[in-house]
Amino acid sequence: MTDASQPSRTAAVIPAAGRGVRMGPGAPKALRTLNGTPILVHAVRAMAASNAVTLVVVVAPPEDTASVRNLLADLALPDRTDVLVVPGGENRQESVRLGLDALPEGITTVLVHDAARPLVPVDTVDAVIEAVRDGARAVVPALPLADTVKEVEPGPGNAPEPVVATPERSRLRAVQTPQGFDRATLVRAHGVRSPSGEGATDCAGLVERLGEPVVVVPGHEEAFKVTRPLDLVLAEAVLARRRANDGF
Ligand SMILES: Nc1ccn([C@@H]2O[C@H](COP(=O)(O)OP(=O)(O)OP(=O)(O)O)[C@@H](O)[C@H]2O)c(=O)n1
Ligand SMILES: C[C@](O)(CO)[C@H](O)COP(=O)(O)O
Repeated sequence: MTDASQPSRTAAVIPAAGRGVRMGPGAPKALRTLNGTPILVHAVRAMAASNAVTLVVVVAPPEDTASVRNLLADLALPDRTDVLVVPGGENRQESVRLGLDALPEGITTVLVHDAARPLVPVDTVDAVIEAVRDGARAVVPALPLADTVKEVEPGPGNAPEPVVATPERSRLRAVQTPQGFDRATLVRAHGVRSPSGEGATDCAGLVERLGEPVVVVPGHEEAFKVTRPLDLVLAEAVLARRRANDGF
């Protein structure tokens, strides 16, 4: 476990403002339930489970900001943990930036954690924090891949797509969250415009664009992203296994 008495203060920013288009019609994904509890609440608890995290900033769907504030106001969290709720933006990157803007002075380490990864274990959270405190500016948890990956030339619709390359699988990692950063590095990374105008699919990608090093620590299979309906089935099964194993 990470020691909360260390001088560096750690906040977690949780982007939760997505629609959940791949999940299909319904409420914004972070507000859908797993075992009767909103996905977002699971994610907030997962961050607050770390002794090092003193602040959780939730970036909510703009139209649901007030209801998310109410939802989280009633949540029992450790005394050390404050929660702030701010409205999100058009895409993940913009939502993270809005979360960063809400951070108070004194926070030196920032985790960015998808609401859509509600079941990440605390040991993974602590391993990321530890690596930042040990001097890394950007840390991502990740797992080796089970599938072979092909790079293709994307074609129109469902037309067959020519394969361009097969990257060596043993060098590839599937990246999860929370991603951990030295605050100044993350803020700088979010301030840089890419020459192509394209966004990045994760915060660490923005740090890479700065030319700063990013390191990988072991991820966890339970930190998977709830993206499609089948992921809900898996998440419910993980929760059932936890309840059976330790009365969670
Ligand atoms: N405008 C956005 C878009 C995404 N996110 C958040 O970024 C995380 C990762 O995004 P993803 O899993 O893709 O969620 P959605 O954008 O909701 O999913 P989809 O792409 O299927 O709509 C999620 O916690 C999501 O709420 C966000 O805060 N603001
Ligand atoms: C940040 C992330 O979860 C790392 O794997 C992923 O890139 C988010 O992608 P999404 O398309 O916004 O779900």
